[in-house]
Amino acid sequence: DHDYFKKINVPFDRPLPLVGNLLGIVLQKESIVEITTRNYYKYKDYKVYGFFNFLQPSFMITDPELIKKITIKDFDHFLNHIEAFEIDRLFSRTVFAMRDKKWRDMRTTLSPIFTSSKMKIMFGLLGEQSNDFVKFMHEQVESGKNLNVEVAEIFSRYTADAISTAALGFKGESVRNEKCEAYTILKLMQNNFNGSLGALKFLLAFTLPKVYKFFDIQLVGKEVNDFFKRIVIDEINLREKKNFYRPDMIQLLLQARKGQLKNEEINENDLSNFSAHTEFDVSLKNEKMSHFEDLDWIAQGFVMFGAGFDTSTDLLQIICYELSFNKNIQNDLIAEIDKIDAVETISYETLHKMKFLDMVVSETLRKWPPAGQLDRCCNKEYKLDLENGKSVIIEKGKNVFLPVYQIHHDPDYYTEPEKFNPYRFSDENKENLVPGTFLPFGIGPRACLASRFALMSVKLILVKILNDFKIEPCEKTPAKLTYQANINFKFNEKIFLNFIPRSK
Ligand code: HEM
Repeated sequence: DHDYFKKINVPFDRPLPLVGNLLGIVLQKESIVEITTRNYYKYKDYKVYGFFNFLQPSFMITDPELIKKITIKDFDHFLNHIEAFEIDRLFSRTVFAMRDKKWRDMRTTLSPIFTSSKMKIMFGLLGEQSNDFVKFMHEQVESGKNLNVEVAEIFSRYTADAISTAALGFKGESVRNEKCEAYTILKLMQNNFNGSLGALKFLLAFTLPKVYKFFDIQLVGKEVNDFFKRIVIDEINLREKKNFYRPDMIQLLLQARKGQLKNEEINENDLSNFSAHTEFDVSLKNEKMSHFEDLDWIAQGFVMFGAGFDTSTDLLQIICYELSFNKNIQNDLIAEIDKIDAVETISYETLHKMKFLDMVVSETLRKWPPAGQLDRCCNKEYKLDLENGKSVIIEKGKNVFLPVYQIHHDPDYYTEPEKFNPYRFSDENKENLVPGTFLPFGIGPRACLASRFALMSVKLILVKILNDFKIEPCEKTPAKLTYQANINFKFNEKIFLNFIPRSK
């Protein structure tokens, strides 16, 4: 219905048949960043505009106040992600794709796993893994290899190990052995989602969901399914039988499954963790908890890997990229690190007291948000109040998108937005940030479940690398980064950087 937005007085661009307003994506000519940026500025004064996500009329909400309203205050109208995420039997059971009461119950069950008190327990496991990574870098240098490397490649192996050890209950070995099982599975998963066949399946799920369902197409392969069954269910059973304890997420999942976990926060008031998300209580009081099956728990193991792998790797590589070009900032960060005695055994508190580190990470997440767009599906009709008494009705079932990347680059909120400037997040300046304009981990009760974990693991490895190495651009370092012409927020360019041992 091409007149959909005209009838409800919402500005929009005329769509084309089938592809809607996403011709540039289908022809692989434009990235989602380019398409959204154009309309963001064109329609910014209206606070909301319409576009056709293939056949579906959808809303883009550009105003931070409205974004806060729908994601926090009136959250119960926009509880879920869009339905296209129910694209696979395993994936649809992850807390990311679950809907309504099931989601509330699963989120309530899992959230104690990611509180600061539990992060502190997991910190020890990450310490070992990160020391091992730095040792591996030194070994490379000692064996005469230079460290002129493609950073996503080595960092993805570190991230795999960090998630393996902390989330999945076994010590990772991806850094030293890229043929190991966990890394192979991760690569398969990446391919299931981002490969050309995966992209085609997503496209079909968006454009012709009935056809997708009819042919019972799945996204996740059998090897991946079997792997997670083994590491989650078999491992939980084994631990119960043998009374074996390891301070990782599998242990917490085991307790969470029995409803034995409590929400304990440690006092974080004097810690610097600006981007971390604060959990909301989404439980329905006086209602019985949903029953979850083995497959639901397997899916949560899967999502820890799936949601954390690319995002954390991207963040890590892009911080290093920015630091390589911004020498002064890198030196200031190194100066902060050099104030710490024994970086190898740095504590959770000390890491989270590093103010400049926190500023650098926040600024990277602003300039290069790994998830540059958020989505919600309206599950209860909603009256979106605009100014001057005007309003728009969003019907049940319609999708709403939030332009994170564009807000993070809007000069109204961030002066000289293309400049990498961590001082935007200094104690004085962060007071002046406009609420609702910093969204790297999403916003509201549906935001990232594991922001604390992601921030902790990225900060830790960064501190350990910079304690021993300087990061410099090399011949193959791209001068500029451009986004791929699809919806994935991935770069066309591979980032190569040079790690040079520091003489101390
Ligand atoms: C730098 C790394 C990461 C970034 C930038 C990131 C970002 C995000 C974003 C933007 C969302 C959607 C939020 C929304 O719609 O409001 C999300 C959801 C989620 N993330 Fe992360 N994430 C990261 C790392 C991780 C890690 C390491 C894990 C797991 C170990 C994880 C688990 C999840 C889960 C389970 C959800 C779905 C939550 C729900 O729907 O209830 N993420 N993340």
